[in-house]
Amino acid sequence: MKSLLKFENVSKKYPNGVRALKDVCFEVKEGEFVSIIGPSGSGKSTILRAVNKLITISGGTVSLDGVSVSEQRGKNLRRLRREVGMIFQNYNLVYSLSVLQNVLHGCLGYMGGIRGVFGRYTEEDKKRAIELLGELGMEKYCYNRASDLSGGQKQRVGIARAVMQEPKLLLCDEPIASLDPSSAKTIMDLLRDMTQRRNITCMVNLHQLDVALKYSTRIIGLSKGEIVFDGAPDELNDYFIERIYGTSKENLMMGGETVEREDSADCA
Ligand SMILES: Nc1ncnc2c1ncn2[C@@H]1O[C@H](COP(=O)(O)OP(=O)(O)OP(=O)(O)O)[C@@H](O)[C@H]1O
Repeated sequence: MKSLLKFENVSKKYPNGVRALKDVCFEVKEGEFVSIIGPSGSGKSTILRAVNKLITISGGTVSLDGVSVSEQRGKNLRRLRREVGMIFQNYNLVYSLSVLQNVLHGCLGYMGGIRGVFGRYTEEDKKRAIELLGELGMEKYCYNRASDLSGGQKQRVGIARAVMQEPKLLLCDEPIASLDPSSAKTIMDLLRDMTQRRNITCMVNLHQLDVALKYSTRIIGLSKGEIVFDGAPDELNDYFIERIYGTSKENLMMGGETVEREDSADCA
């Protein structure tokens, strides 16, 4: 599988002196579903922000598809950012606009000057946006205002907007942190299915260890800005959990459903 994203000895020191990333090295291949886990403040969001240069790294190199992100500016940086979709904990929708208009915003990176400014989308764009909303079970809400939706529905719109952009890589910053357990499951299922079908590589920051274990093809564990685990979910044993969280698995809050299912599979 082709390499898509590479972090080589990446460090980040914020202006207040906090060293958020220390010598971080990893590579993500096309089609992977990578979860980044770690306690609050361990550097998960900083990693995602470094991918599309929302922050400037202090050292090392981040490359996307062989292109060094740090060196990109202006038009080249915009082109690179088109390749990277984003999904946020708080959805980042424009609540005064309709669901369909929010999804169409995913095309903006591809639209030049006047067309972009006035939001002149093509009929083809609209058809694609409606199809995407259909795939996410949201077709009947196309013309509702985004403000009228539930949290889970808002996040589906967030997914549709990101996929509309036709990214190679999707960065999801705690996509289920504001959702109830049932909506969280729906969103994770949709994220996995939508990205698998389109071969979109996915990087997801998660606070829920059980969710990371269930959905990821690979998990990266951070502690104080350093990678202390990088491997398959079934390699994440108690030793590494303790290294990441500084406490045992028993002391972590886990969603009952997944754990029970794993236990019963062990007994079968
Ligand atoms: N803009 C900033 N300026 C200064 N320090 C920052 C900034 N952003 C993050 N930090 C610090 O960098 C460290 C890593 O933060 P980061 O947000 O990447 O962690 P995180 O693992 O995503 O945390 P959480 O799970 O709480 O979102 C923390 O100590 C944080 O306080």
